[in-house]
Amino acid sequence: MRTPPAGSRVAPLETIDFGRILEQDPAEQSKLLAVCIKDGFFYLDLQAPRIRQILADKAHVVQMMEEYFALPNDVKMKDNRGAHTHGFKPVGTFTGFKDGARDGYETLKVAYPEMMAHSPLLPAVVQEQEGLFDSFIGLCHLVNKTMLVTLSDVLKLQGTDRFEAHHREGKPTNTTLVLLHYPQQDVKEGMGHNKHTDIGTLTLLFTEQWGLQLQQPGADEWDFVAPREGHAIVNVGDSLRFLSGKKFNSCLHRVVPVASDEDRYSIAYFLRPENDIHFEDVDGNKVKAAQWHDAKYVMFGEPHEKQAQSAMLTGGMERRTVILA
Ligand SMILES: O=C(O)CCC(=O)C(=O)O
Ligand SMILES: [Fe+2]
Repeated sequence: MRTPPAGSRVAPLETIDFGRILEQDPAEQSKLLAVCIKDGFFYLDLQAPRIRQILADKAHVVQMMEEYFALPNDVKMKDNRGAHTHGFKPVGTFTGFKDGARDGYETLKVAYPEMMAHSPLLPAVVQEQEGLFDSFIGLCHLVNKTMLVTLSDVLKLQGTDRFEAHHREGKPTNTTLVLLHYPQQDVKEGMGHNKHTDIGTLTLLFTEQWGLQLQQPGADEWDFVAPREGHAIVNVGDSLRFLSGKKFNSCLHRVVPVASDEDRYSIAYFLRPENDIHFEDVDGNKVKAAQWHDAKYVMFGEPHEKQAQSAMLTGGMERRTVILA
């Protein structure tokens, strides 16, 4: 197991018990709202009997990932569909965490609408284990949607103001499951995954290894997020921050390579809004959710200098020093 470098800071994150959210426990519901406002990043305990199948499914998905990512690149490239929500992406497509470096991870993406439709376009490895992916994606979706409904309830939102009114089933959406593999890399190369806020609504992240870091709103330091068995890590994305009228925080995070003799695997389920809804972005412009998604993916691939000129990558969450000329 990788460990963070000696003396590293570890983020003191709160824990929400999903079993108690399912039971509609008022204290846990209020705590969920408070943590979305304060940090926008928390541990989610998934060990309650009614949900822990998600942990068993996750372990099987990790096994499948180890086999899939061990395939030669040209075989995996057959799953590349030139899309950001579907199929394979090779290492180096976006920026790494160090200036000038490219990213150090490859991904396989399984789009929620294609999974629901059992589309023949799904990657062959997913079609071979359709039962597993159906179950896992279904449970990830249930967890994120349940938290969304709970947040609307606690805020006493009504009608079209409710968050789930922007996430109706059957509407076109960029919601997707992303399987990430970070091959062992020379720490000095500075590859990893560049700092960013997530594009969508809520991210459910499973990771068994160190490497993920976050920056608390307004802070300069980066804290490691300790992997914790039986738990996922949840973070608020730009879209939910915008839909909340910027009341919720969306922490800046990144993945740094940590000296290790093993590869790193992580799984992210990105719940995103309907493509056609509108919100006000970081600069106060009215944009469509799909437009924000597509533009931000273009930004992920731009050189660091260009990324630094805009608040898009960091969702407006980075402490910015104003230099007065
Ligand atoms: O690999 C990880 O732990 C985090 C990945 C991530 O932040 C992302 O894909 O948005
Ligand atoms: Fe992320």
